[in-house]
Amino acid sequence: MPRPAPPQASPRRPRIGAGRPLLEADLATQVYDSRGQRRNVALSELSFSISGDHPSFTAVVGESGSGKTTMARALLGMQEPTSGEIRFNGKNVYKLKGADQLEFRREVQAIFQDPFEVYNPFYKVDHLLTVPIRKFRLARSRADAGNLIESALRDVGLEPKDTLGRYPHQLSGGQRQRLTVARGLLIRPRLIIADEPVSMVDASLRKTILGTLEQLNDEFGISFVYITHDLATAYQVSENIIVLYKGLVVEAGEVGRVIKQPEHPYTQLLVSSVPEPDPTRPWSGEMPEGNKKVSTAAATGTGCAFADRCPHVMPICVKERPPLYRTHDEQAAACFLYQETPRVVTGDVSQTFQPFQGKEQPSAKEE
Ligand SMILES: Nc1ncnc2c1ncn2[C@@H]1O[C@H](COP(=O)(O)OP(=O)(O)OP(=O)(O)O)[C@@H](O)[C@H]1O
Repeated sequence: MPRPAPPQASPRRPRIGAGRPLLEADLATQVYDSRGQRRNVALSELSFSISGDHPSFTAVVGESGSGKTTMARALLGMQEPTSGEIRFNGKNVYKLKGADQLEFRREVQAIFQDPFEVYNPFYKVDHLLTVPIRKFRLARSRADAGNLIESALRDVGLEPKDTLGRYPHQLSGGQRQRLTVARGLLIRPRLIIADEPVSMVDASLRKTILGTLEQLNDEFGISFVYITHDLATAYQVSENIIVLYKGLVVEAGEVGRVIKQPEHPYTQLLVSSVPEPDPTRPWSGEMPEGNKKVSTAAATGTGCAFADRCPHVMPICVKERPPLYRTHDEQAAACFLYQETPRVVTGDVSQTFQPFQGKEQPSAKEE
C-alpha cells in the first residue's frame, strides 16, 4: 500500500537524529506478577524501531490480552519494561531528564481509546489545548495561540465556536476523540501512538477520524503506531503490521502481504475470522478456536505460544520457541513451518517492513 510522498516534513522543526531510529524497543519484555498466580508475560522480547527519517504507519493487531496496550504503554514511557529497553533518539526513555525528557514528551504523543479519561471534568476543553501550547512554547502571543487552536480544530472538522468554552461532558464521544486528534495536530509530534482510537465511535466517525490520522501522516510527516482489534481498518490505513499473540510477535511485514497471504497459522485464523465478503466491515476480534490437542507449551514458556491452537503443530513446537523466519522480503513469521528460510537478524521486526515509498525527509544538515 504505497503512499505518496508527504509534501513537506514537520514544517516547524528540523529533523534531528537522521539515520537512527526515533523510537526503538530493544528486547522489551513486560512481566506482570499477580499474587498466587503464575507470572504473566504480557510482552516478550519485542524489538522494533520507528524511523526518524521518514513517516510510517504501523498497525499492531491481536486479540484481547495479546499485549497491545502493554506495548503502547512501554513505548510511551508509561511503564518500564521488566527487561530490555525503550530508547528515544538512542537514549533510554526512563532515564531521560530535562530538555531530553521534554523533547520526548513533545515528540511522542498518545491517543487512547476513551478520550474522556484524559479530560479533567472541571476544566473547559480549551485547557487540553492551551496546556501544551504553554508547556512546549508553541505560540508567540495569545493571539497566535488562539489562531493555532482554531486552525487545529478546523483541521479535524470541529467548529471552534461550538467546541471552545465547553466542558468535556458537553461534547459527544466523537467530538472528544477529534479534540484529542486536534491536540496531536497542535503539538505536531513526530510519532503518535494511537491505542484503539476509534473503537468507541460509530462507523462514519471512524472513517473521518482514521482519515484525519492518514492526513496527519501524509501531510505533516507524523508517524503512527495504530493499535487495534480491527483488521479491516489496519489494512485500510497502515503500511506495515505487527501481529501479537500472547505478548509475542508472531508475524510482521507489509500490511497487504500479511493480510492477503498470512503465513503464521494464528494470522491465518485471524484473517479467516474477518467477515466476508465486505473487508471494510469492522472485525470484532473474536476468533474461532483452533486445535486443542496439545496441552501446552505456552504455559511453561518453552514452546510456541500458539501450539495448543495450531492445526499444524509439530513435535518441535512444544519444545522450542520459534524465532521469526523471513518468509519473504517484507514478511516474517515466528513458526517452524518456515524453518528452512533465514531468521530475521536480531529479531527486529522493522526489518520486514516495506521500504519507505515517499520522498525522504530532509535531515537537519540539509535544511
Ligand atoms: N497492570 C497489570 N497487572 C497485571 N496484569 C496485567 C496488567 N495489565 C495488563 N495485564 C495482563 O497482561 C496481558 C496483556 O494485556 P494488555 O492490556 O496489554 O492486552 P491487550 O492486547 O491490549 O488487550 P485488550 O485488547 O483487551 O485491551 C493480559 O493478560 C492482561 O490481563
